[in-house]
Amino acid sequence: MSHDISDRRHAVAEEQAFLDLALARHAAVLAQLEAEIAAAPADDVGRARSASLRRRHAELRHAGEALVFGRLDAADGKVRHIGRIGLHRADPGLTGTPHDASSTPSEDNEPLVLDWRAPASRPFYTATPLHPQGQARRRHVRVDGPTVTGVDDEPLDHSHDGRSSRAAALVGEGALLSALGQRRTGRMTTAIATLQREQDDIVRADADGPLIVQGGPGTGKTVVALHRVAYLLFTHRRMADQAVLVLGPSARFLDYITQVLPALGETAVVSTTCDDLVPGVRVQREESRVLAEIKGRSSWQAAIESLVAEHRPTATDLTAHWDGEEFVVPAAQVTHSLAAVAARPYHDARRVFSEQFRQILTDAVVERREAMLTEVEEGYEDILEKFDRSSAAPGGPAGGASGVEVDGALTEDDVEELRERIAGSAAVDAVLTAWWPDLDPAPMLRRLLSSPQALRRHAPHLTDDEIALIAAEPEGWSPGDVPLLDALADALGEPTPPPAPGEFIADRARAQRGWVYGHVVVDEAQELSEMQWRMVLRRCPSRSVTAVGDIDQAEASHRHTSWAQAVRSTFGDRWRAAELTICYRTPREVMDLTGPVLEKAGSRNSPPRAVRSSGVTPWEETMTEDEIPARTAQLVAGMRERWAGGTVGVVTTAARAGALTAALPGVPVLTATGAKGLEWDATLVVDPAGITAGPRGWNGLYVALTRCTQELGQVHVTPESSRTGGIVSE
Ligand SMILES: Nc1ncnc2c1ncn2[C@@H]1O[C@H](COP(=O)(O)OP(=O)(O)OP(=O)(O)O)[C@@H](O)[C@H]1O
Repeated sequence: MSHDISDRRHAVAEEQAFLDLALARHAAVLAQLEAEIAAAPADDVGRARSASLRRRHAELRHAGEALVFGRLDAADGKVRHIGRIGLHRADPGLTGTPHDASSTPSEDNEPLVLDWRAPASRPFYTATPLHPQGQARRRHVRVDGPTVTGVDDEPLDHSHDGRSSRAAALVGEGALLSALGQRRTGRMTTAIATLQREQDDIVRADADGPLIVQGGPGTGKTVVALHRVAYLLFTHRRMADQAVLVLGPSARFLDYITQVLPALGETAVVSTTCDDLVPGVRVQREESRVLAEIKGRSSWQAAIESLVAEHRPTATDLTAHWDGEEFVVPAAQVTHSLAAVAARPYHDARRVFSEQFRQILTDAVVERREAMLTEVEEGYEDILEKFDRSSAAPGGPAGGASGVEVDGALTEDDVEELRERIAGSAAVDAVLTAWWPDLDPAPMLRRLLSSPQALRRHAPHLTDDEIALIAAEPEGWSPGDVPLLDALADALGEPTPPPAPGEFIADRARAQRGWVYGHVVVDEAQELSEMQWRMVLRRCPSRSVTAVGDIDQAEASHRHTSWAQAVRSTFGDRWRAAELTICYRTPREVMDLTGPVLEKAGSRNSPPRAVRSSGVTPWEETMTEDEIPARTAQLVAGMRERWAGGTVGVVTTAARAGALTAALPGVPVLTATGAKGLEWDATLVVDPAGITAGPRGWNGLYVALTRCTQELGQVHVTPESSRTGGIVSE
């Protein structure tokens, strides 16, 4: 035992010495970057360089939190330290870069700290005693600021083959369980030190097509998705240049994950919800489930295309006036030009047609001018001829006009000037606009949705009842309208190229509806409607998409119960599946309750296997309606006391949320939908029967029950004044 303690002390001292070295190097690199930023010239090149240095500075500053968190001792004796960011021993390049990631460092250029995303770091996440990958030991280094507080060692050599199957399934069990047992702060933190094998496989998977990750509650889907973003941005320069889009289920969820990517040093990321994805469009009201389902169907794509097709102009003679003369471009020529732009979006086609039209007009004006000049010239030559003849007569003037050639052509400069005048002509523009107007998607969609006739014409998939429901909707956009607006804006195309403000790529991407991202991550992907999936695809035509979700937590109004159904209209069968099987959040005591709930939800899956137990037995209490406000306040107060320094949340029905929020000041009271993706140390579920009464209610209850990391309480509501149960255990 004492031998163990002295070994441990020695290990801590050893890691402290290394951390001191890494911190000193970190400070030196930061200072060097600061000097370079200060010295950067104020011209354009200097500003661009300084922006890139500032980004690296910010990335490095964030890395201070997890400068070193692990160590691998190879079987050949080589020692490598792993950290949030690569750090070289001496000057070249100062920090690890994506370029470094793909090349194995040479002996003499071995980095001081290896970036966790570099290929050489991989065994830290994947080596096992059965497959040690050339490693003899994995060490997790626990650090508090500049101080090493402990180490967890895992031998990976064959002498430890006989370890328990659970331990063999987990990587760095001690460090993992310690991280999972921490109080929750209301903000997700990074998990780079304790990513598990099945998670790491997904983080580093190829990004060249859609990857759909199924995982039960608490299996680390969000963790995996966010670490994957950091990994992809590090590994593929292209993604950093195009930015990555992260779509989450709610603003509250985005707030919850807000610090993970900056803590991983990433700035080329836009995080938003489907509702907020289209710049300039705000959701102003909710909609019924029925309407949400109707508007989510992929058949709207055809309806939108039909609507736009109806607005395209039909060929006709086009008449323009130039310098007081009338020019007619005949319908046959217009037909020809229209056919050439038929495949382009509406505004794009208009722009190209307009250029062609102006060219045709220029040619016509030139032709007529030249014809006129020729006429004038011929008349002039007649006169000259007559004049020549008369002057050739004895006594006529000396010399003659014969031999003077006027060829009736305009000079190139004349034609160019004419072309420019026609290009900038408001009168010509007016002719085009009257026939092919610019269209604004918002009023156009509003007109479609409020007109039963138009709906019947363009959306033949809708029944009369469905049309009546849509047409009776009030003003203001609802969530289901946003993908329709996006589809319409896309089919129309941008009338003029949008501006691109902002220093960072993410600012520019966020401001442009038509931005094409390098990769898109969708969290809680089971909730997306087919039309929302199309919004995703429009932003990533390369289909480099990672979607994480739990089909068993689906509450949305669509009727999908499998991923194949959910993404068929988007990806067909061209997507890869991956699975996460271990629940890190919810303790075993709670997960044991969820099997029957899942069954009632109609799922054939089993809940994921909980990795830990909290030692707290879930409890329930029954009370009358009148007792709810005061008694739940007492129960929540008890929970807050038990989990002091942590968080407590309440999940209930939409109908009860308002009154409970008033009764529980300072406590988040959410519906199951609102609680998606979130977690607290302790959760109180109020009125589980009420939650299950709604459509997909059992899925909702499954979400509600799985939000806690430690303690679960349930409050049942009874109409009688009889009350049973109580706190069973703490
Ligand atoms: N490898 C890990 N190391 C440390 N913590 C982890 C790890 N994996 C998951 N966790 C923690 O487990 C909890 C659940 O993770 P996460 O929210 O990513 O799960 P999820 O699958 O998205 O859950 P849900 O479906 O309920 O939204 C979080 O607190 C997360 O930090």
